[in-house]
Amino acid sequence: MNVLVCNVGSTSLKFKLYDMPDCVVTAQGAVERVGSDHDAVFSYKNNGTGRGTAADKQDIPDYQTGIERFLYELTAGENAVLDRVEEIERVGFKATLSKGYFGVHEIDSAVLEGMREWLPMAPLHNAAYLKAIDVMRGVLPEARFVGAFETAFHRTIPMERKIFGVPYEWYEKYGVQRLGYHSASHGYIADVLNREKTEYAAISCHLGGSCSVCAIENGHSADISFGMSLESGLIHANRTGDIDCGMIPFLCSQGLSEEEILQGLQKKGGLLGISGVSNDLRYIIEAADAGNARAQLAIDVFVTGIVHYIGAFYLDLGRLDDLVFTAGIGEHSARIRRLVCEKLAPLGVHLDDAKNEACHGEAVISAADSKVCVRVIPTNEELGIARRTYELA
Ligand SMILES: Nc1ncnc2c1ncn2[C@@H]1O[C@H](COP(=O)(O)OP(=O)(O)O)[C@@H](O)[C@H]1O
Ligand SMILES: CC(=O)OP(=O)(O)O
Ligand SMILES: [Mg+2]
Repeated sequence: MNVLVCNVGSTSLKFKLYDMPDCVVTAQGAVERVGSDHDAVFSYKNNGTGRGTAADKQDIPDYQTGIERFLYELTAGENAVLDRVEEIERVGFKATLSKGYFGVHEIDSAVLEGMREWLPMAPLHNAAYLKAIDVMRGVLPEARFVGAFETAFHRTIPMERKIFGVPYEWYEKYGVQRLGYHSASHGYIADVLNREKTEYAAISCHLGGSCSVCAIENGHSADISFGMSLESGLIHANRTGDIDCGMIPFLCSQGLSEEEILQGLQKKGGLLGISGVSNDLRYIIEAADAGNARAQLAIDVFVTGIVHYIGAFYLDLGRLDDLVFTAGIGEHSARIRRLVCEKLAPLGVHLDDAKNEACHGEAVISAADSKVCVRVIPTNEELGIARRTYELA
C-alpha cells in the first residue's frame, strides 16, 4: 500500500512516500524556507533510482505551491514513481493540534472542527495543515486521511508539571494545561534509545524551525519545554517562546492593537525578532560572524534558553544518561551543540570537538570521559506516522 506522509513544519514541507507494510521510502521531497519569495530550496528524490532534483532560490510563496510541486515530481516529472496520484491510498499528516484528539485519528469533519477550534493555540501550524489537507483532498478525494497529533507522546507528563498557576476552572472548563508538541520527533528518539535499554534518563533537544527540549524517563515523556500553545518554551525561528504574560496588557496600554501583538508573538518574534536578520539560523550565524551584535545576541539567547531547560530537567530527572540533539539545527549546527555543551560542563558533559565537527548523521559526539553520552540522532518523524497511518483499521 502506498502511504504518503506530509510533514508541514513552520519553515519547511517534507514528504515521504512509503511502500507499506515494509516501510520502504520509495520517494521523498522537501521544501526549505517555504513561504519565501526567491529563496526556497526544493528537493525531490526517487529512492529506487537514486535520481532526483535539487534546486534553491525558488519561488515557493506558500504551502499549496510546495505541495503541488512535489505531487508533480511524484507523478509526472522525470523521476516519477507513480503513474497516477490515485495510487496513494492513505495520507498521514504530522498534524499539530485538535481539541479533544491526542493520538492517531482518521481526519473527519469532527477532527477538522477541533483543529479550527484550537487554531489560536497553533495558528501557523493548524492553518498550514488545514490548507494542506484541503489541497490534498482536492487531488485525492477517495484516499483515507489520518492525523497523528503532535501532543500524543506527552500524555505521560505528571500533573505537577502539567498544571499552570491559573484558576483551576480554566483547566476543567477550557482544558488549559501543558500539552507539549514534537511527539513524532521525541517519540522517535525514545524508540531509538529503547532499543538499547529500558531504564534511563535522557534529554532530547529538537532544534528546528520550532524548538523544544523534552525530558524522557524510561521511554516516556516526563516534561517538555512547550506549554499549551506553540508560542512557548524555547524561542523559535519567528515565534517568541516563553514570555511574561503581563507584557500583553502592558503592550495594549501602549496602544498596540491585538493584530500587532499577535504578529509580534507569532511571526516577527523569536530568532528573527531578536536578530532582525532572518528566521534562518544559518544566516544569523553568518551575520554574527561578520560582527552583527543583534545576530550574536539572538544566538546567545537561544543557547541560554536550551541550557536553562536542560538544567531544570536534569534536576527533575535526578540524573542524565543521554543528551540528544536532533532536527535541522540540532543535526547540522556543530556550533550550537558546542555552545550548549560548554555550558553543561558542571554536569560532567564533555564534548569531543573533533567528533562534533565531523558529525554527519547518527553519532556519539561526547569524549570518553564525559559523564553524559551526547549524541546526534537525525529525527525521523515520518516513520512512526507511516506505520500508524497504515495500521489504522
Ligand atoms: N547547518 C545549519 N546550521 C544552522 N542551522 C541550520 C543548519 N541547517 C539547518 N538549519 C536550521 O534548521 C531549520 C529547519 O529545521 P527543520 O527541523 O527542518 O524545521 P521545521 O521546524 O520547519 O520542520 C532552519 O530554520 C535552519 O535555520
Ligand atoms: C510543532 C511542530 O511540529 O513544529 P515544527 O515542524 O515547526 O517543528
Ligand atoms: Mg519540524
